[in-house]
Amino acid sequence: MSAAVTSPTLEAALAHMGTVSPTAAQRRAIPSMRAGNDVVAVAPTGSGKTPAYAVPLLSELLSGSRAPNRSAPHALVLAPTRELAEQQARMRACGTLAVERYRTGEVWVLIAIDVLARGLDFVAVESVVNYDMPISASADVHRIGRTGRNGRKGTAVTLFTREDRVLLGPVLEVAEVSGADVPKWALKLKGVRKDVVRRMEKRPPTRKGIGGPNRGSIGKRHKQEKRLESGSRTEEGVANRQVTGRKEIQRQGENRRGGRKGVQAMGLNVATGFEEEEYE
Ligand SMILES: Nc1ncnc2c1ncn2[C@@H]1O[C@H](COP(=O)(O)OP(=O)(O)OP(=O)(O)O)[C@@H](O)[C@H]1O
Repeated sequence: MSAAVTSPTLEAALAHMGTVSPTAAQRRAIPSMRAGNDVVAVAPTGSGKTPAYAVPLLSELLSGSRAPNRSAPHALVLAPTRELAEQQARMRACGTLAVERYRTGEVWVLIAIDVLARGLDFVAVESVVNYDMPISASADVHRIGRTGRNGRKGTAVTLFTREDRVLLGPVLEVAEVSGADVPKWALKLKGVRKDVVRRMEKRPPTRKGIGGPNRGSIGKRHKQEKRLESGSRTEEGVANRQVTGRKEIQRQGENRRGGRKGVQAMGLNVATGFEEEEYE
């Protein structure tokens, strides 16, 4: 990384972030940008594209070589979607209380909606649970891409009910494209009709609260929390205890750097706990 960084300030900042050697995306993008080329980096989520752009940009700015007019803008950074831009502003404005509690380890589960999830970058997230089905392959990639970041391993669990079967296609497609072992019967479900998706976007299936069967009395809930605290803190455990009656697709693996474009690569796809004939 240091070969591409001309400023000691930037080098110190990168070292502080734990950056030792560049990722594959950075190895290719940084020298090319430093040479003055326009670069479009296409690489899996979590593979370090942000510094691939930011490092050469900041190097250039810090070198002072392009500052004839100090009051003029020197760089323009566009957020990918209006929602993401808004949510980032909102997150900053709110002091990111929940996120901060998660970051510091005070809480160990963070519940996020699509728009929020996309901006989250915690390298150590071990698992992502799709409590509700993602509406598209791209939404799935953005969600499950919160784990397995920067070459680490991660697990993605997708919970679904019979009503969700029309939305299984995109999830299975992501799993298959990334080399996971998708059961044959499930491949038949791949096609998703656009009108059905649109209908489900407008009227998603009604769900019980995330507390599921434990919403009853406070006493019961308290007991369940105690059980979670004392028992295994595995994500499957949480999923099984809190959300009964849901089936799940579980995927494990690592985000292989330089893997298939834009897809979180997963080594294994295990469909557990559901009866195949129900979905045939
Ligand atoms: N060279 C590096 N060494 C160590 N960690 C790195 C390096 N580059 C990036 N990271 C870390 O890896 C994580 C993922 O990087 P980043 O957010 O840039 O990925 P991305 O490709 O932009 O992901 P997305 O497509 O999801 O936005 C971040 O926490 C980042 O700080």
